[in-house]
Amino acid sequence: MDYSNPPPQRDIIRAYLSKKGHVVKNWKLRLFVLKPGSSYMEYFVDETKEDLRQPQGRVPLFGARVMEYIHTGSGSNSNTREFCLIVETDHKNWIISASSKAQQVEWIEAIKCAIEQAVETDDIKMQKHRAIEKQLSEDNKKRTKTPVLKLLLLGAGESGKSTVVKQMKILHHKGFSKEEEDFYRNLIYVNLLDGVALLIHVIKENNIEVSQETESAIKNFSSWYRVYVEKRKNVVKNSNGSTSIIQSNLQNIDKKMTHLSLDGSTSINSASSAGNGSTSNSHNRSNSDGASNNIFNVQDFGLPPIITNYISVIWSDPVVQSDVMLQAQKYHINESTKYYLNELKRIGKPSYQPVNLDILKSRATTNGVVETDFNVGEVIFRIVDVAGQRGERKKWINFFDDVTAIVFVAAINEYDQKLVEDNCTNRLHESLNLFDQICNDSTFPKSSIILFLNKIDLFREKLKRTSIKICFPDYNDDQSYEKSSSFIKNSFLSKKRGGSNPGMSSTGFIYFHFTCATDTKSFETVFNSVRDIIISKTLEFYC
Ligand SMILES: Nc1nc2c(ncn2[C@@H]2O[C@H](COP(=O)(O)OP(=O)(O)OP(=O)(O)O)[C@@H](O)[C@H]2O)c(=O)[nH]1
Ligand SMILES: [Mg+2]
Repeated sequence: MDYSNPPPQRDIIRAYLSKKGHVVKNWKLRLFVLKPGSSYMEYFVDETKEDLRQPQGRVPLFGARVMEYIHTGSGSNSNTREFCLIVETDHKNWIISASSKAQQVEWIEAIKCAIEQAVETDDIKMQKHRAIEKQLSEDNKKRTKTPVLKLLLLGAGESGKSTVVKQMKILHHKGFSKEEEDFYRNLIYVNLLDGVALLIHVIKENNIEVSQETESAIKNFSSWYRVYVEKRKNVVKNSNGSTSIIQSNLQNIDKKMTHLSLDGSTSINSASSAGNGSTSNSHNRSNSDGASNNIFNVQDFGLPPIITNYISVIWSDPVVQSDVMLQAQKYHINESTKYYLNELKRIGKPSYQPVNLDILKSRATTNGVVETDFNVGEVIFRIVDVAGQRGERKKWINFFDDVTAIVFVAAINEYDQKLVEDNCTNRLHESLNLFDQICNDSTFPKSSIILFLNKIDLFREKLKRTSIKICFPDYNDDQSYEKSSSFIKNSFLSKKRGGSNPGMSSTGFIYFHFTCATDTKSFETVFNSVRDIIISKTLEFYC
């Protein structure tokens, strides 16, 4: 029977039908009444109650579904019922049994018709509202059994906040699901390919001389990359959910590369760019058959071996690893590019699955706010991860309620880098100013602050060539890690005004740790100490 096109309902229909109880699962005969234009189907104990307008119940029809239902019975109530239908709403189902096939069909058709015309009445809204409230109160009851400690991760963009959340997943959430791994594999390809494109941009813009072999690999990679980026944009436009994180990074890449002439002749953003750049272009759009299209579909088919080969040639050039890489910092290259390039052999394999470290190194700007609960022993740590870039900070205020502690993440290796947002402010100065605001501004929560002086691995590396004097002209000590890191730590702690001791605020304390958020072992030690401090402070407060 085809119920897809029910005839329009004209008359009121009424009949005694059996309804299965919601609490006691027995069958009761009820007088069902369906009026044209009504958003409800009502049922009464009998005609007298109908006359008195005292329905036993109402079935809301807005957004409901109706279909035939096979009732086989179960347990003590094993009676099979014939000619059943079911009306499903978001909150409740009604199982009804007719007395014949014809009656079953008639009611299904009539209810379908009424559903199509039903509107969302205030009653229905109220019903939904009550259901949501009930759910919330049940959730709350569950939550109150386990204390929740809310940690708010704050800090400038790219300081490492989301990496902290990834570490929590590894340590307290059984790691990453298959779905997450697939998402990160694609993100890693994006990070790697955009990193190579940026290196090429640096070479071209600064007229850096590279070997003949590198030059040729650059040409071939560039002509492929142009088409790949265009196709990637389309894929991202058509998708949603987690892929949108990649989209936002892609927009950043676009901004950086608006004037990028990968092979010195064509912009990657120009609509006509694909396929007309270099004479050696063997990957242009005219190759539109399925097999050659796969070469651009990195998400599904992985890195094409020929492209891996070009990248490998480019990366093997000593000038690229030294001069180009150093210059690339000015262009805001993702710090993990070097790591991915060194792992190219593994990442380039068709069977590539990311390991935890690959995922920790991946980079995607956080959009909005992400809240995640982690069960840690007897308590739940609710970690709130926010987007750190300037334009996003006004949203932070929405998450200040019930904050147990603020974890402020500062990337201390950024002392010689400029902000992505304006390409002029020193990143470490920006971080210090933000920290100052958080410690002293009354609009921020009055809770303890845990300061993560992060990216110490990159900090150590950078100190070998650049002193922190570039950021702090008053600094007159040597370039040792101990002295330099201690100076930066004190610069942060001294930002707190009004407390007699630096590091101690009038309302809470500032605890600090030097961290490398991509190192799981060291992060575990740091987090355990943070956990102990937070729990003991919280107990102190309640006891
Ligand atoms: N080498 C190294 N890389 C790190 C460290 N911490 C974070 N990173 C990398 O830095 C990049 C940025 O880290 P994220 O965690 O995305 O930064 P974020 O603070 O969440 O940035 P926004 O979401 O833009 O505010 C990623 O590629 C991380 O892998 C660290 O201690 N050492
Ligand atoms: Mg983030």
